[in-house]
Amino acid sequence: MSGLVLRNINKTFPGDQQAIRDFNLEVKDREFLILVGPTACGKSTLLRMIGGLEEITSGSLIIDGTDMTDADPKERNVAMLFKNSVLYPGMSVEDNLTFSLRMTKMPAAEIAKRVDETVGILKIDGILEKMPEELSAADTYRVLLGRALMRRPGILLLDRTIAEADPDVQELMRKEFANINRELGITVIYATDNQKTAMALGTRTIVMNEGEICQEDSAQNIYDHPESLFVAGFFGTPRMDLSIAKVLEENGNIILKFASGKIRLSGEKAELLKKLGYVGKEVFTGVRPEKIVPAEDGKGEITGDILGSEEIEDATYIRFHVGENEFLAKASDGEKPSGKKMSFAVSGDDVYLFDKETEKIIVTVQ
Ligand SMILES: Nc1ncnc2c1ncn2[C@@H]1O[C@H](COP(=O)(O)OP(=O)(O)OP(=O)(O)O)[C@@H](O)[C@H]1O
Repeated sequence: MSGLVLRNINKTFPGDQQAIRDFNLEVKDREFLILVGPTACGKSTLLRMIGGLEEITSGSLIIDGTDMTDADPKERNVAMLFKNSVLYPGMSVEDNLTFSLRMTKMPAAEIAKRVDETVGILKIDGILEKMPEELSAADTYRVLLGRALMRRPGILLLDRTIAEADPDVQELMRKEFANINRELGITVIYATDNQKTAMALGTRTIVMNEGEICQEDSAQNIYDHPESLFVAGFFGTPRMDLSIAKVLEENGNIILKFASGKIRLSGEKAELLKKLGYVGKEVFTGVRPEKIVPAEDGKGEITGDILGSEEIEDATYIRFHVGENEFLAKASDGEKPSGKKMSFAVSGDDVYLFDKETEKIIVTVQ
């Protein structure tokens, strides 16, 4: 059971490669926190610094109220499971679980008690005698998890641990991670490059990019209200359709003028753009592909050149391009695009708007 505070943490690798920038984060005791971001955004570096496997260049790391910035990994009560963690070969499941505790000369009765508890929580009592090569993928992950839990860590760091497992195994293991967080009261930090995993786990999520925090909230709120162009483009499957438009005032209406088409804005959105001085300026726009649909009367807001149709997450989408930009639009199940050009309907209410300079949100979608 441990809480964690990161204060102004920086990490610079030799060659002035700054992997983590002024990172501030508080993780509560027993919390299940998701760290999500693209490859090379610094997730592993951050976890390795928490675990004591990587030196902290500057800043402080506090675990349960004690400064652990320079503490030995063994003193931190932190366990880590990596994507490439493996079981000790040539040892049974039981020996894998007990090996490192036997090395510490922990009394045999205490080790046996911990084996019983661990086996009970992970429901692996039937496989204690098995060798690693005899285990299913899910049981291999369970035993890896069990081995990490034998020391009863206060914090468990999961670094893309199940990234390469089959989707059904991933789902099973996500439940196991949530279960040990709940049953054993272990604080869990779960790093992933897959925003769908964050959505599936559903707890507090930190989005990282280039060594910094971009946004933190529940995964659903981040999806509904991205605060920057980066988060808008990263969070969502399929990704949000992003483009550039000019804000114009025509006959008293505020419109977004695209390379091929225009969308009228109404109500508060239009008023806000006017008030903030965006008329005459370019902005970034974002629309979820689910909110762009073929126009039934052929008189939609956007006209595009059709590239084809594809299935994503059990739904059919039409891929089209306008100039150099490619977009996806939601089609009816199995619908094939007709002709070379198609017209698509988009409501101004479904358009996110971002400042072209700062790339921060100007108006979200309600
Ligand atoms: N030992 C190292 N020496 C130099 N640069 C490093 C080292 N380890 C990581 N980096 C750099 O630091 C940045 C962050 O890397 P890191 O592995 O933490 O990212 P990540 O988000 O975990 O990526 P992934 O999801 O691919 O594992 C990258 O630019 C990487 O090249």
